[in-house]
Amino acid sequence: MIEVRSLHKEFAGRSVLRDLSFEIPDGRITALLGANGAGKTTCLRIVTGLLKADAGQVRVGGIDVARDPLAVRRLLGVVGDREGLYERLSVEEYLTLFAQMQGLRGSALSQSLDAVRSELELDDLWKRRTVGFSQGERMKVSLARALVHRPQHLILDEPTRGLDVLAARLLRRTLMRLRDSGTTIVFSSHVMSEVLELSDRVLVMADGQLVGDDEPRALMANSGCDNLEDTFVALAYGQAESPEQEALV
Ligand SMILES: Nc1ncnc2c1ncn2[C@@H]1O[C@H](COP(=O)(O)OP(=O)(O)OP(=O)(O)O)[C@@H](O)[C@H]1O
Repeated sequence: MIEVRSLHKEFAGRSVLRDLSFEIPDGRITALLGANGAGKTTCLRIVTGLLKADAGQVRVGGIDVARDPLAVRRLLGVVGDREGLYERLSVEEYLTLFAQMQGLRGSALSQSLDAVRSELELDDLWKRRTVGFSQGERMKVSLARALVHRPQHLILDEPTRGLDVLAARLLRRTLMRLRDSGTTIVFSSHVMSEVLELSDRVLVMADGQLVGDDEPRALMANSGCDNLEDTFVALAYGQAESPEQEALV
């Protein structure tokens, strides 16, 4: 489980996260939605320990991220907003390096590498250096890096950006298989069809705050909309616009 409690974050005196709290339950896929600039990436960076919150607490598998970021890193697989590849290394060398950093050695190491190679269909890329890789190829390798140590929790920031139809389908199937085997998954997205297909729960952020948290169909029913896009627009933009509208009255 991932627990986020009362997070606050400012950049240059501007509040980007404001008293943000939610839980990501185990063995479920949770989607994190919000307009551009709502604070999704900032929130995910704090959860992964890449950024410090000004106030509040994050626990991953019961461990406080601020107190023991390295222990939390072992429980997490992360696909960030940048792929973070090392272009001089081949896919095999790159994944071996990250698997070793997670403590894998010997037969456990080779089994893990074989598993991600076949799961993510990396045979054709395996011996190639990642320099010049297409967006979809980069994303696949980034996902393989996140999965190579079989983490309990997987965090993905817009994972299907730039993927073609088959690559996006492979990613969705991989996430569903991982969820079915008990992995806790949270991903951010702007693609409502994929959110509806994948997610058991949806969190909606607006202006650094949580404005929706429910199963997708319950969110739609509660907002009186018959599709997720209208529901999202009502929650994310309705909430963000109201203070300005009030000010105009
Ligand atoms: N390092 C930083 N310095 C200053 N401002 C930042 C920094 N990182 C993020 N911000 C600002 O914080 C706000 C939230 O950004 P964030 O990237 O978390 O949004 P997001 O919901 O992920 O947006 P998108 O959907 O566009 O990726 C934005 O206004 C952004 O400009």
